[in-house]
Amino acid sequence: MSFFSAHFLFERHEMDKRKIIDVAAAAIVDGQGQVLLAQRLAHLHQGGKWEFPGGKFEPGETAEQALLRELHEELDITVHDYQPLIRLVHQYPEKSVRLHVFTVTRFSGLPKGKEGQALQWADISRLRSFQFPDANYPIVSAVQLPDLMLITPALASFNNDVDQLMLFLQQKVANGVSLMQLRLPDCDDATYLDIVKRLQASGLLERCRLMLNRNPKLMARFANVGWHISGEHVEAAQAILAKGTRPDWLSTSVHSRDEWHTRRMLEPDFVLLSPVKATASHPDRIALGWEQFAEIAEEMNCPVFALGGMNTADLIYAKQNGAQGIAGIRCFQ
Ligand SMILES: Nc1nc2c([nH]c(=O)n2[C@@H]2O[C@H](COP(=O)(O)OP(=O)(O)OP(=O)(O)O)[C@@H](O)[C@H]2O)c(=O)[nH]1
Repeated sequence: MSFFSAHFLFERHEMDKRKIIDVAAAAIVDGQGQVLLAQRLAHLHQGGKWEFPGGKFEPGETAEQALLRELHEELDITVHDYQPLIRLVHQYPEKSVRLHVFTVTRFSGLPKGKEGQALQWADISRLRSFQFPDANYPIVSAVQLPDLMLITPALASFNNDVDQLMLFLQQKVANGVSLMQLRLPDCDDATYLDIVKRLQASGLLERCRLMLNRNPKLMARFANVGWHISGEHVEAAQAILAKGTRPDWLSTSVHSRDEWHTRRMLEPDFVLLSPVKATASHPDRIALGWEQFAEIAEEMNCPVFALGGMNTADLIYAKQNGAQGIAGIRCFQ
């Protein structure tokens, strides 16, 4: 055998080993802030770690068929309602998996570990304290994030009156908004910092996760807030992250595939990908459209919010195209 054919066979062998294994998995939620976890049996790949129940596709199966079959085989339940949550590829040293994860909201039967696996209902807010297979960390973020994200309008739309802004935010949180980005591009740092302090003192942040959008040096002054890293702050963020300071939640904005390649080193917990549609606020940007959105989102392997011209009727299309949900300013007004 020549060197070249031996090399070719070696490469083929490596590629075969790298064949991606499709797996369906479920975040089964109970509507009271809990999700069902199963413990992988000790002798299996990633044995002993907690997982979202599910398993490999059988030949010819769709993700949905694999989901329903696996949950019946492993937990003895019949699933009635489910929606796509996230799809991601992870390369372990020994194998590559593509996890198709669904949120299961309605099922019949009492879940039992039919293969001897331990089960537990875990508080969604405590999920980060469990040991999961490495592939699962973006799934944990997706389970913890809502599907709607509010981005605050400019302060000028509240007549530059911080009291009016506070009232608006109180109403939104009372209506169920649980993730917001404090954008306010038209207010100076001193006013911005005061607003953050008022929000922290208001008790609103017990019900709503706050993402700041400022220079990371300013954001690092606050505990229990997330950081949104926009283009102008990427270098400053990298410098702070390199020193080991990192918030619990970090997001960034991306407008194209090329830009994603310059942002992925931030290892964001989630991404805002825009503009999906043409917007009045950014007339210079060409809309991605859902098809391109889906292609780029697929590469990100983390939760992605669709942004740009969204209204609540778009939520269904967003999910069909691989998004966690939608983000916007106007869709909440
Ligand atoms: N079900 C499930 N599998 C996961 C998760 N995360 C993760 O990396 N995996 C990986 O995806 C693969 C799923 O395989 P599995 O062993 O559960 O599949 P299965 O039930 O069809 O098993 P079998 O083929 O041994 O009967 C494993 O390599 C596992 O480590 C997860 O949250 N749930």
